[in-house]
Amino acid sequence: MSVLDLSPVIPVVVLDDPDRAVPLARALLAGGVGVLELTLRTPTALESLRRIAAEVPDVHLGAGTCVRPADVHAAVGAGARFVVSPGTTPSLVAAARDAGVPLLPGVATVSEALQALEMGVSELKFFPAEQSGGAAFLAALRSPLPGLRFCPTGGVTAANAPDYLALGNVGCVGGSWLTPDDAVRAGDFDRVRDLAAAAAGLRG
Ligand SMILES: O=C(O)C(=O)C[C@H](O)[C@H](O)COP(=O)(O)O
Repeated sequence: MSVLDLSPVIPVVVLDDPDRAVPLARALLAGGVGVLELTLRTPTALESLRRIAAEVPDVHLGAGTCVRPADVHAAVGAGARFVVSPGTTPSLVAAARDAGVPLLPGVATVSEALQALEMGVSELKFFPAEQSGGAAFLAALRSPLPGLRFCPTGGVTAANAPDYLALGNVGCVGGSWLTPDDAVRAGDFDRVRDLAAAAAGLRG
């Protein structure tokens, strides 16, 4: 199954403390969200990936902020089953193919989308979504580029997610709102579970 079809929302997670990783993944799962993208933005991100992969195998685990081929290999070595990048380069596409995992590479323009298509990638992250034209931009791509599907991410919230999810070329959206910093720091995983439950119900 495509990464875009796992859940209406892919939670984008920035985690400082690996001790929070497993309870956070379990809270998302308890809320009905069986996928998460853990960003490689913190020094302990690979450790958090390893713990989630080992202890919460039911969650479809991905790694975000992969900006170099080495990030892709490190993330997959730590247990990531898909990788996400804010942009699209031939070396990232090649690294994901070598590693045998799907890559959701970011694009923000029509030319970038066409370049991705030339590299054989037709499922893309639209990033940064709100700043790059939002749902209206993606709606305009539908007829000239019918073969492309998107996961808009960047500025997507519970309030504007339905506008994206209503589009025929959007598989899911990505966003950080399911795992607010203050809730994660306080260990308030009931709040994460409730936000996940609301997100899981956005379409379906
Ligand atoms: O880390 C990456 O690879 C990124 O591309 C950035 C994230 O997708 C955004 O940071 C989403 O964050 P929100 O806008 O708060 O939902």
